[in-house]
Amino acid sequence: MTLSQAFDTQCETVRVELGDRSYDIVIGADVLTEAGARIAPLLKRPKVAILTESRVAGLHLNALQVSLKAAGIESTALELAPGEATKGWAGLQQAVEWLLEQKVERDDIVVAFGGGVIGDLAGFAAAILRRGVRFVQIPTSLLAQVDSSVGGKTGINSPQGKNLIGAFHQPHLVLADTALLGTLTERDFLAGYGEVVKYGLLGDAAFFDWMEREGPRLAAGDMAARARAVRRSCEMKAEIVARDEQERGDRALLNLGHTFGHALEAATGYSDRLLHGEGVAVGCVLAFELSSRLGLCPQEAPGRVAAHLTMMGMKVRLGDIDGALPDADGLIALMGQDKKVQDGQITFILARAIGEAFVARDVDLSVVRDLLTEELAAR
Ligand SMILES: O=C(O)C(=O)C[C@@H](O)[C@H](O)[C@H](O)COP(=O)(O)O
Repeated sequence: MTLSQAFDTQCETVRVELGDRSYDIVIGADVLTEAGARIAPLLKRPKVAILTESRVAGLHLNALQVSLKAAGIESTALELAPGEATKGWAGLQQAVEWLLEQKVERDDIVVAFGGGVIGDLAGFAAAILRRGVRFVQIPTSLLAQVDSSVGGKTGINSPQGKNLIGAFHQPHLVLADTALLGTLTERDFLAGYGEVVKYGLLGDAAFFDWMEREGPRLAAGDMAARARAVRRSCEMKAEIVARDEQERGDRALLNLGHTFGHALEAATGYSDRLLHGEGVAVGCVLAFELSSRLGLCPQEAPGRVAAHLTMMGMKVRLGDIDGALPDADGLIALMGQDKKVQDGQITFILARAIGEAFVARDVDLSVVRDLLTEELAAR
């Protein structure tokens, strides 16, 4: 990590080391005001196409376009509908056709300006447009700043499952303006916090201890705490991605909570009933509960995870999800579409303790079924 010197704002830079595809994640309050100056050196001609969504556009698009213009960069923007439902075939078609109408060329840059939905969709559109154009991520949600804008997983959902259509396509730059987090709703902020908790749980117990102490301050808007949470999450992600870009091994650790979470998102139709980060939070509790039932981690661990999420006012249990859910076998069937499935076997990310996750391939499904059945009965 280095302190950035050439620009006005106080920011920190985390580097994702991927050889000639390495890139910086620039983190700090008001980085958006420098977007034009930071993007300009990447451009072959002074022109970018921005993919965004209407809520973000209403709040911040003008600031981005002003910054681009100040650096002599012309921009056009497409405002998609907000929400996970946009991350499907129809949204992708709309985005790609618009980029073609804008005559985006192979050497141009597409800017993804929004949360995880926009970042994943725009990244995938960039990956397939003219067989691949470069893109820059400007994540505006906590979830996107700590997780989805980094690492190059791009894609869309299908009715069969989450992110099942996609490509690895790394951004050229990530600009995470922590001041933008102040405009998130409490629900969106806490959903992103689910991914922050995931990092502590998967590999940094001291970070989780810090969250237990500082979580409420972070949620209340403390800027230093927010910057620290974004930076530590990005450091951990950058390190794992550099080691295993295409999830052949360790990168699957970043999927802690997602095997359950993705099944729950599919079960709730990618709707407002369950945001992605909420599914991850509930999924982390289930993964720790499963680890404990399998005798892999101390019995206190799942209770500690659940207690922290409850204290933060987050969804913790299946009972916190409104409306009908499939039964245990229905949820297990949805997990069968997970990208980590190998030889037809579901892979889980389990834990030996808080901060010590590992990839498990031979989990006894009857224990999973019993756990889900009990959780569903408690609803
Ligand atoms: O970057 C990764 O690797 C992750 O698994 C991070 C996840 O938090 C993120 O939601 C990712 O998009 C999920 O990936 P998927 O391969 O399970 O679709």
